[in-house]
Amino acid sequence: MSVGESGHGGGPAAPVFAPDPVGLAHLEAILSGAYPLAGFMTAAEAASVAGHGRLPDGTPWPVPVTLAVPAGLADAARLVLTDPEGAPLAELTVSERWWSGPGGPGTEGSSGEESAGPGTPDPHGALDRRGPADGHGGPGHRLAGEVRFIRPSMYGSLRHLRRVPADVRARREAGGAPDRPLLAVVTGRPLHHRALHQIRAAADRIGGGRRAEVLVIIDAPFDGEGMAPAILAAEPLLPARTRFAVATLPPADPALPEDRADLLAAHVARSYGATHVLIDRDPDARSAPAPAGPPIPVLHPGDWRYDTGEELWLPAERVDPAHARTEPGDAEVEESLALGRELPAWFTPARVAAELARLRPARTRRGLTVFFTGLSGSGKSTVARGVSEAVRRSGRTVTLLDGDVVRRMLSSGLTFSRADRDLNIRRIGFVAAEITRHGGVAICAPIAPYAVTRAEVRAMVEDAGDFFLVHVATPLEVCEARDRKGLYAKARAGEIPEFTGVSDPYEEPTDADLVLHTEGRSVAESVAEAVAALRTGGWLPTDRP
Ligand SMILES: Nc1ncnc2c1ncn2[C@@H]1O[C@H](COP(=O)(O)OS(=O)(=O)O)[C@@H](OP(=O)(O)O)[C@H]1O
Ligand SMILES: Nc1ncnc2c1ncn2[C@@H]1O[C@H](COP(=O)(O)OP(=O)(O)O)[C@@H](O)[C@H]1O
Repeated sequence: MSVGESGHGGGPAAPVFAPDPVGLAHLEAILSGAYPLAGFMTAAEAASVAGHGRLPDGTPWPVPVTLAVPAGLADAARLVLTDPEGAPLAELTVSERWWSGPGGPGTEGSSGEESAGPGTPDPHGALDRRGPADGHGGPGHRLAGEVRFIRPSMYGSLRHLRRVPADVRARREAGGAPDRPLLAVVTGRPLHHRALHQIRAAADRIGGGRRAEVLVIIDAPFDGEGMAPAILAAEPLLPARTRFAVATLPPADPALPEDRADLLAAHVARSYGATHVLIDRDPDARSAPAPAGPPIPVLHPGDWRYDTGEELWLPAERVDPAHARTEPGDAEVEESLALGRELPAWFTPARVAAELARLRPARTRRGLTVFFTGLSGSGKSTVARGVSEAVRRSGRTVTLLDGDVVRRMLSSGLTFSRADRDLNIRRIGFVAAEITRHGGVAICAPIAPYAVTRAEVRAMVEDAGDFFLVHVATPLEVCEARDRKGLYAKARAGEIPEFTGVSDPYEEPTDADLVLHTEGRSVAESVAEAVAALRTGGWLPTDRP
């Protein structure tokens, strides 16, 4: 998210602001007509919706639609809202500035006044830079008001499939059978045999003799295709004339009741002209209760099993448990793909499996960042060098981004202040993410003392491929006794200020994928331990030394 100034709309320049991904998803839905809302909600509206699933006037609506802004924009009267690349999408006329506190929305709403709520942004300004961590109900400033369309969005993946609801309705009226029921399927997951059977069964059931038409609304992120290619691969197996549209729904807010995301999907489906909606969920995550008061009927396909005798998917109660197979959950499917295993034909159609194997290559071919963190002298560079050689020997290309080398090349001129260390680590993370995106292996070995910055790098890399954090947990005394470069002695003598572990913090990771204890171990043993972990995880082939 970024902030700037714009002369857009005449008059005094309105500040320019790129909302976070949740704000952007809401904005696009408002502008496209997927939500029947004119803008972002006030504190009272958000509280009412969160509390009872209704706006203050009684209209059912499932989720707060709010705009989180940094403190610097908390008193803006107008705002030009842009996509992440800075292209203006809409202008917000602020009707209310409010603070969303820890207890939920609207704890200290204020209109036209300086907003001052409970709590202040954290000392490092993380809230100011990124907004609430989950983009939903975290504490922070909110702006409410109507949005005025400026120009259509060109941002985001799969633009050609991001048809606005009115367009989808018009095409159906012109070329379809508008009198027939329209079953919308809202999914971000590939449609396997089970879901495809259920869709056909539901379309028959609601069609009453004539099969209902089907619209698949693919929930894909803005900054990537998500599972869209695998979902589209199922087209020949769906009823004739099934249509597809891509939208980006905001991720489910964990603070709200579980059925709210399904209700939102039902509202969005209705905007596309759907008469019924079927929501496909991960078999491992089917705990959400049936939504109450949806705008159109939500079909619950129930529990289905594969009957190995009939070689068919059927409702569970019609399958003899002796030959019933359960669909694997998303995590199991991901793991099979990561290990390069073929997905079984009883579970998924070959064309979907092929697309999935392309989207999720086996870990031996997937981009990877191995990120070593630890005190100076802990052994990061030594182990990272050994691991690089092993990865190279396995036939993959490797870029080693060693702390010292990066400091000379990418980050020359930076100091060891917190701000400069963070910038150094973000630069390393950016380069590593790009290497990962292109299927390479990046091995990084900086101190990286701050947990929040490491988490940022993890998120950046995981957008592009895999991330493996190694904490080289050599105790300070051992590092200091090694004092390979004589730096600890200088630090103790006060000649190097802000020295990590001596006069500057090191935050131990709690999310390491591997913790290496190097004291009392040889270099070869530590390298072997790291290589074995990569082999066990599937990133290195097991059939090579
Ligand atoms: N003040 C201070 N604190 C810590 N380290 C210092 C400092 N000044 C210089 N050095 C040398 O710089 C290397 C660490 O650089 P990094 O880029 O890995 O540090 S950071 O991740 O940005 O914190 C580190 O190298 P390694 O020993 O390889 O870790 C040190 O040699
Ligand atoms: N098991 C081990 N793993 C890694 N390094 C070890 C080990 N045992 C002793 N060492 C020594 O510790 C020092 C670590 O230095 P280095 O790899 O430059 O650390 P860092 O990059 O974390 O500053 C090297 O001199 C290395 O030989």
